[in-house]
Amino acid sequence: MFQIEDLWVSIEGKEVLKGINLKVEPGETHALFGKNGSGKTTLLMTIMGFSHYKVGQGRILFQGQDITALPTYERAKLGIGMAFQRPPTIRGVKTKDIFRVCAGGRISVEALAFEYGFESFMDREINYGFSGGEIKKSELLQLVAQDPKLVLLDEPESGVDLENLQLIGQIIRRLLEKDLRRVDRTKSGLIITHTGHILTYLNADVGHVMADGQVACQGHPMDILDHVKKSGYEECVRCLCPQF
Ligand SMILES: Nc1ncnc2c1ncn2[C@@H]1O[C@H](COP(=O)(O)OP(=O)(O)OP(=O)(O)O)[C@@H](O)[C@H]1O
Repeated sequence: MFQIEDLWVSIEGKEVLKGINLKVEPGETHALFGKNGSGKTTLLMTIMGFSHYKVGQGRILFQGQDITALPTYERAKLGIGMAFQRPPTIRGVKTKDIFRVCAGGRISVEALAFEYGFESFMDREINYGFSGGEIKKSELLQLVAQDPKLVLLDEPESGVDLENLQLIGQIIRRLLEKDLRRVDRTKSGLIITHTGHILTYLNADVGHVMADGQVACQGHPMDILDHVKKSGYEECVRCLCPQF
């Protein structure tokens, strides 16, 4: 459903991604690991099509279509959605308005907010004065309203307390249809995580380790986490994928 072929990307003249290859099948959840600055956010932002991220070479394919040159809103319309690591505050726009844009009339955003105890935030300006955990919750509920086929999550658990982590986990499970059988699922996910805490709720299928703008290693996400926790990223890449 989603494939990246030999993707090279630069930001303001700096080459950040250097030949990424990645394939995510329908119903699969992939985890992205890697040291700070290894290029994880750049990869997600490029998939979403933000103009700051210049593709020098390579292709991004979504459901068989080459989307490399499509603008962000066209990608969103096709069914790609993203929750950001540090979403902006937008003064003058109410949270319920962005929820409505995401929902496009498909669902009642009031009912969605009620379901997750988010009603009191709907009349507030987007992210203005929200706590870190409230921002993450808002981002994920916007995605539920959008109902994308490919879900891109940049550190969804960062800043979230242990109690709310469970709720965040439930929302992501809903987004990725985790309560359906693997063969019945159509939604796919690509999730950046440093701690791996969110993976306890998700049963991710494949993990990728990024290093210096490349995918340096692939394996089972929990194996990768174990290796990283024990020996750090350098050792993990050497040990799990000696060919790199
Ligand atoms: N506007 C920019 N100008 C120059 N360099 C940039 C710019 N934006 C990002 N970079 C650089 O690109 C590299 C990759 O950044 P990116 O945010 O993708 O890393 P990351 O793996 O997501 O890191 P983290 O785990 O810290 O979030 C970093 O070295 C970063 O400084």
